[in-house]
Amino acid sequence: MKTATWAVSSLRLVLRIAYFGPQGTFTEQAARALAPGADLTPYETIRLALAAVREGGADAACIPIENSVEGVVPATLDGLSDGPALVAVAEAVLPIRFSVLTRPGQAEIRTVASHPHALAQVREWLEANLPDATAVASSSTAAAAVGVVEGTFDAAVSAPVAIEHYPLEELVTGIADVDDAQTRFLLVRRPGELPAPTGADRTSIVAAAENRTGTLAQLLAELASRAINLTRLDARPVRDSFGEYRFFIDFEGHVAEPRIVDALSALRRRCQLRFLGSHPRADGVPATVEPGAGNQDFLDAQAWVNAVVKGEHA
Ligand SMILES: O=C(O)C(=O)C[C@]1(C(=O)O)C=C[C@@H](O)C=C1
Repeated sequence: MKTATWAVSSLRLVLRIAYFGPQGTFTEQAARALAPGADLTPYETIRLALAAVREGGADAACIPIENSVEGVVPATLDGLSDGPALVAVAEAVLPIRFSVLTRPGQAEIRTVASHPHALAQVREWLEANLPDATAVASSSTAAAAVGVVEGTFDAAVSAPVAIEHYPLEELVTGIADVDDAQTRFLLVRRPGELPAPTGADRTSIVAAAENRTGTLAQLLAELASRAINLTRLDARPVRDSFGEYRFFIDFEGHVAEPRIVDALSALRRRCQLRFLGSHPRADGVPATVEPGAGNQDFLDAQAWVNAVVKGEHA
């Protein structure tokens, strides 16, 4: 897992990280892994954690972006595409398994609460083991635990670490409908110096294209024709015009690489873009580069064109 190397250039000795809380969320664990020793402050929603960074109350925010079972976290996509720009500078991927927490001595479980992404990852377990309990959505897995402490719910599907923060009992731990489930988290901050390219990076953009036949295919073709491998593609409604979408595109590579510069310039000519960052991948998987589509190929091609322009070549 890569820690936040950009942080060393900060003048402040201790980084202030806002995270999607309260205490005991998976996101808190990701924040600790990404910024060891940082000063962590929980926020009840992803939107509030991002606002803390935008308003200068925090240096960075740690938020969940996607889960291998349930997909993207819509609040994160909307929070990054609306409002002043923020860029991701680091990511962490955590394995996800849950505990079911209850009040000590709780006999009957009629309600079981959690974040919708967590409920979706234990649906089969709940059907098999707590078939009479009603599943209730809470703002996070740890907020569900708080709700159990307060008597609002009878049980919470939480991160196993939540037991360290709340006076609850573990009914079961290590549950997950899908083995090897994982969630990816981002550390985002206000735009500034980018993390250096490593050869195993991810670049993220939001593309707002005109609603015309073939627009999305044309955008993707700009990446495909440069042999740039996509790692995620999601659409979210623009919200004020029914049937119109923004596309969230993640791909291999770093904006400081010539092949990515070439692709982004081509995309920028076709649509409105928001840059969401280039940062090292948590899994360290190097970018796939096809023959003829490497950075040196782009530099050589540019040098040849420049020479032609100067009359040095024909
Ligand atoms: O509620 C939490 O503990 C979170 O950190 C959020 C979140 C998510 O948004 O997917 C993170 C990991 C798990 O997949 C379930 C919930």
